[in-house]
Amino acid sequence: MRLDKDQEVVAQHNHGAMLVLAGAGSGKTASITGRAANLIKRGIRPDSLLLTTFSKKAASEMKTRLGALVGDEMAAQATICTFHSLGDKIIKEWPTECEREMGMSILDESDQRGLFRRLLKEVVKVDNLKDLDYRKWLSAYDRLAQDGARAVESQHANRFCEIMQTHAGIERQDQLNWLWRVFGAFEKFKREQNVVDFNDLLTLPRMALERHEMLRDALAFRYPYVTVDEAQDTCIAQYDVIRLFAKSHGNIVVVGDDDQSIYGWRGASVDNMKRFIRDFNPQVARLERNYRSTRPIVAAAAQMIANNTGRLLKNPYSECDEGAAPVFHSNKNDHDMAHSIVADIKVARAQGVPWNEQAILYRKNRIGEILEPLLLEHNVPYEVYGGKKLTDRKEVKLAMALARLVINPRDQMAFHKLADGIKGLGERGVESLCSDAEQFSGGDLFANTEVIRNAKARESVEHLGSLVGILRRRSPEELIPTLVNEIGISTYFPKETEKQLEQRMDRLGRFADWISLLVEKQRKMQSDLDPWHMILQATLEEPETDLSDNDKVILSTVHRAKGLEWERVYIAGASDGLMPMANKSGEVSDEQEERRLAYVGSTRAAKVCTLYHCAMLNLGYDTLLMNPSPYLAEMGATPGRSLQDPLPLIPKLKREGGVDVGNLVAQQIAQSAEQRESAPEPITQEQPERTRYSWESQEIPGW
Ligand SMILES: Nc1ncnc2c1ncn2[C@@H]1O[C@H](COP(=O)(O)OP(=O)(O)OP(=O)(O)O)[C@@H](O)[C@H]1O
Repeated sequence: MRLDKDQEVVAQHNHGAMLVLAGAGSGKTASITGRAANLIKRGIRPDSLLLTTFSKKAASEMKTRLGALVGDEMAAQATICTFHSLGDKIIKEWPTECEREMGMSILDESDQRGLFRRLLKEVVKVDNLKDLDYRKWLSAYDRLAQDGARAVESQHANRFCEIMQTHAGIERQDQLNWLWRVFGAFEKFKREQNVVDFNDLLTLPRMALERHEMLRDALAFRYPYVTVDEAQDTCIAQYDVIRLFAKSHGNIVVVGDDDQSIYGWRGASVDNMKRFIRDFNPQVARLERNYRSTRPIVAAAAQMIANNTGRLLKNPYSECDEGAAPVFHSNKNDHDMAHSIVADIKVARAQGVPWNEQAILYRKNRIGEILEPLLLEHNVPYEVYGGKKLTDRKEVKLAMALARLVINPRDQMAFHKLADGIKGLGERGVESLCSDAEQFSGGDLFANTEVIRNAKARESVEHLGSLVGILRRRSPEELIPTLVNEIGISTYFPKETEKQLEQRMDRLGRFADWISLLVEKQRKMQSDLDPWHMILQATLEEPETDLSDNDKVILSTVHRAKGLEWERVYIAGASDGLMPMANKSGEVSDEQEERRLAYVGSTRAAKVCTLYHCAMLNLGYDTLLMNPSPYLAEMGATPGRSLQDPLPLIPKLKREGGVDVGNLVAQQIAQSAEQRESAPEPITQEQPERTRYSWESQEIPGW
């Protein structure tokens, strides 16, 4: 592919800061991989390039594209990864600065929840977890971490309170104080066990970079060429990690499209692009030509997004005149809508459009569930994009727990997973082993098994300990055979049939193949990274389902479809309440982000974009009555097939049973304004900086 002159400006950029404002389909991947290739061709060492991407999939695609330009060997030396993976590398290399030790392990989301539950029970002595909405606290805490803050540094206390109030609905001062201490203890707990969760992969490097000039210098020296892709969806902590070390050389290219910022709910901040302008005073380049979509689609999407305010200026255009403007069909209910979509897909296929050039996009997974049976009935091959990954499977997590113990024999959450299958050990046995290890053997869980009373259980734990010891001296290729042959997986799934167990074995087999591939790759590269660490690190990079090989229609949420493209895109649920998405009370939390989602969805289409309104959506527990999406008019979408027997237009989003949601919303807004007025002051800087485990003396507030 030949780059155009705007793309060449990016590809030829050598030094200094550059902001690339790139419209949808404007070829930013081609431009930044082109730049990386040019730098390498000019003699820059490939290992001095750092390219951060939003997803694992984008990272692997970029590696492949760079490989095509400079050869796979060169491309493999460049660091092309997600922010979480970069954070992992930083912690592994500078553990002390990141408040960890060598051999730390990574908790997944369920481990993180489990560890938090244990802390509440054992350290904070909360008796009844059922009454507490601790998951909400944890997800609010995620938001704090995405801002780069923790319940450790006292300067973050006010932000902590704000976030707990807005995201977990905690208003009372005594509860906020208590939670601050609980999360402080949680941080200490993780540090003592030498584990990190996903948040730590961002917050710890950020904190370390802020505190240690040596670390900033080392990273600036290692990565004198930095590129950040999809900057519109980075969170503050991610931006800070890069800013803190790239500031000294200022050699950084940031690429993004503020109109495609769709992860605000997950802490992404489109303002990072504006921060970058302020912090680095970059040269600004624009990629405005859309190579993906036809002129009518680009024009319709641009006309719609122009209704958002505070945008960075861009003028997207396409030179491809073929095709029509987006069309919308109105349907009486979700069932009719599903029929209408499947019929259109079949017609397209009959006209020669392959299945895998067609995708159905939606805001709510429920719509996918409605479509699936019909696609099956009509023999339309399909795949739900972003379904469960191999590493999300229980048996693979079990294998990963074993790998984690090999690296870190203090990893109590990993031990908990494996302890589940040890007969006679029980919760009590695990607890006494863990607390004995903490007190007497520096956390090593296998150092003193005598505390286990049950002889059989003790023997099994000792056996596990010796397997861990053996594996430590062997290759990770032994991991799955050891799990399957020496430990056995059936005790972990006692209620499952043979067929189900076979499926689990099958997936373990695939996981074993994947490990072998990685080991082989590492051998070829002669990398000196501990192969066990490499396996854990690689799970952070495991690519999502590869779509290219399968001739199947894709079903996907709009969020997941980011960065992808198809000849025909069918947007299901172009109705007010789904597009924009409203909550149960009919409120839209972020109008501008909702419009951006509609923008991302429609710009995935190369030739045909069709939208489907359904006037009635069955949610299973409720039925929504909806008007057509306001974005249809904003796009100037052409009406196509219409309701045979149209329902009367509804004044505002309204639920069956006649509840006037508009009124409800007004009442709630008034109520929350009253509550805000009487809310207590946020915690001040005087809050305790560090938490000690003296919880017996602390009063646990009622909830
Ligand atoms: N110079 C070019 N000549 C021909 N085709 C191009 C050129 N640049 C990009 N394309 C094509 O345009 C399409 C969009 O490119 P790409 O996926 O890199 O865009 P993007 O900027 O990442 O889009 P988005 O942000 O919407 O995901 C691809 O099919 C790509 O092959």
